[in-house]
Amino acid sequence: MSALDIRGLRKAFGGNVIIPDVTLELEQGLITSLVGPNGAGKTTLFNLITGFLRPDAGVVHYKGRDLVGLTPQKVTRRGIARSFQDLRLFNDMSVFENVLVGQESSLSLWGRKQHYENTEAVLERVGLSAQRDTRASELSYAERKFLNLARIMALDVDLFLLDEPASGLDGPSRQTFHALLRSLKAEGHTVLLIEHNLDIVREVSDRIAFLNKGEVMAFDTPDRIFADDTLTDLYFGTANRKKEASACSS
Ligand SMILES: Nc1ncnc2c1ncn2[C@@H]1O[C@H](COP(=O)(O)OP(=O)(O)OP(=O)(O)O)[C@@H](O)[C@H]1O
Repeated sequence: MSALDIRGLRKAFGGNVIIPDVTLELEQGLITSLVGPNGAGKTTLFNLITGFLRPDAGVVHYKGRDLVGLTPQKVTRRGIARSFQDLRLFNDMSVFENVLVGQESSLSLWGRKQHYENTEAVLERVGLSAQRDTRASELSYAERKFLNLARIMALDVDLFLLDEPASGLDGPSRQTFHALLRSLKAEGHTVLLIEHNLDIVREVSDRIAFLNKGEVMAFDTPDRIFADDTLTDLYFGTANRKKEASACSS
């Protein structure tokens, strides 16, 4: 069954066509990774799906209805939550408050007691119960990443769009992240993940969509994608240039 059905999506900024024509179908209950070189249009696609940007053309069908034209808040209410690369935490609030506020501002139909109980449960899941009263600004990098994840896992949604949730995590934290993704999947959630680390992509993905210059060049299982030299050359060529550039500038 299809969880999200994107047809003919197009977006240009000024005269610059960033997404010429994207068609992509996510299967319910699977983890799909969206990979591609820097600037391929991955985050733009997230913005188009979630109402942060309006496409010039195309449809985004979710549960049989088109999401195009809805505000981000309405998209969340339809059952889609997303995270951002830059962690949009409330630094002066506690860990608990960060999760609570996220739920309340999503206009959930739950009552306050349910929000409190849900917040406790989610913090337990991501391993932040002991830090529930700690200010977000005092958390370690990995803890902030997990708090970011907790904020959207607390929402009453079916589909999660995660923009580089594991970037910068070390080995043990990465295992925790994998376990969280597996638990979301076991609950029947659908996940679309933007991730640059191909080890993570290979380990967690059921499907990979390879985006290049705003077009889905390939959509397949990890084994088939990684066996395709054209795609790995395209990806690693760009990734290596990025690595060299950052080595030169540091
Ligand atoms: N609001 C905007 N106005 C103009 N150009 C934009 C805007 N948003 C994105 N772009 C351009 O669209 C292109 C795709 O950007 P996007 O952030 O979607 O790529 P990405 O695949 O997510 O890249 P990365 O992997 O580096 O995060 C880039 O050239 C970017 O400069």
